[in-house]
Amino acid sequence: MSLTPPATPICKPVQVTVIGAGHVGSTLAQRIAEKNLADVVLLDILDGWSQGVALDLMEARGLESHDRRLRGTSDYADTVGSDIVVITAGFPRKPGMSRDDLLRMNGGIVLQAIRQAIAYSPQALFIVVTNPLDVMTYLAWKASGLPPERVMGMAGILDSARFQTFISLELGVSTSDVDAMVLGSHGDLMVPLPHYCTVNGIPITELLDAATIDRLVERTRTAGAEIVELMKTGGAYYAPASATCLMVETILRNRSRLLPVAAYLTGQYYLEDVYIGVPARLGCGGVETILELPLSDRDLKALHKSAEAVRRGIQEALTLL
Ligand SMILES: NC(=O)C1=CN([C@@H]2O[C@H](COP(=O)(O)OP(=O)(O)OC[C@H]3O[C@@H](n4cnc5c(N)ncnc54)[C@H](O)[C@@H]3O)[C@@H](O)[C@H]2O)C=CC1
Ligand SMILES: O=C([O-])CC(=O)C(=O)O
Repeated sequence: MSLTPPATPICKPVQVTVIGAGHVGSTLAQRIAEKNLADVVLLDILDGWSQGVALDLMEARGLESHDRRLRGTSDYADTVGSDIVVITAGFPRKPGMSRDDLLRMNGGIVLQAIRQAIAYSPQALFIVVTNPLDVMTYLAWKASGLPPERVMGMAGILDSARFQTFISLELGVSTSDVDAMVLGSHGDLMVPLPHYCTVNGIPITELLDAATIDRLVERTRTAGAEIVELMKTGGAYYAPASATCLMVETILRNRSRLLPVAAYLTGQYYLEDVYIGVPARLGCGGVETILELPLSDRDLKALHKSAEAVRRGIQEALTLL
């Protein structure tokens, strides 16, 4: 009796391509496979590296109880037919740098990645992770020619998860009792919204004094830099990979979750032709709806200030097209 794998797969498994097999990309590949969400193609320009990472993750399949296939490559032809493409390729910042300092070096990488990936996966949804996030997402969308609901950026889920963590630590309550919301750009001008943060339905403004909330807001704004300063040669990747994986899972399972994502605005919050973090319903069609929360004048002004900074970055990034 012989049992060998079929030469061509009998059905097409769900496939996610992760471009950039560095810290964020390889951790994301691990999360996707171990949550049994999809097969993964890991692509990196470093020949051999992504193949090694994929093989290492495959060898843990039995131990982690999944049968997902992971493949490493440096050839875009191997990504053909992907359902979702995640772009994590690019340089992370070093201590003392802002995310915007990465614009020129990462812009070219993101352009190359989206152009090549789309040629092999024209039906895919695209999630951008590379920094500076909002500007890179706009650039990827512009180069793609796709409807904006199919190109989105990951940042708000991460920023909100950080705020959630800091609130739960401050109050000594379970993180799962805390809901937190952060909008705006993924930078120093992000807009944490304490009025929309609750502990089992109780607004945090009832539980913490203003000075404490201000301190947690400030820590959230600088949370990425806090880790960069500690790690010295790169940035956070475990929580970023978890946040990106949540977007992948929400799309693949068509869960229609309301999550903060970098989405293209067409007049919402009095902003247009810009990508920025807003609450959006995510499903198998990508960004299905953008929710317009009532914001105080102060928060709306902060969101506009955040968008102005993204727009300046977009002007510079468009020169790379
Ligand atoms: N949006 C967010 O919330 C977050 C964004 N980031 C950003 O994600 C990016 C990746 O971060 P890490 O994984 O920590 O960096 P890393 O340096 O560990 O990995 C980057 C990988 O990209 C690869 N790469 C470079 N050029 C490429 C190209 N043209 N094609 C394919 N692969 C290429 C490199 O070989 C490397 O393996 C950075 O820009 C970082 O700032 C990181 C964390 C959170
Ligand atoms: O801070 C960085 O450079 C990486 C990042 O975006 C984050 O961790 O929020």
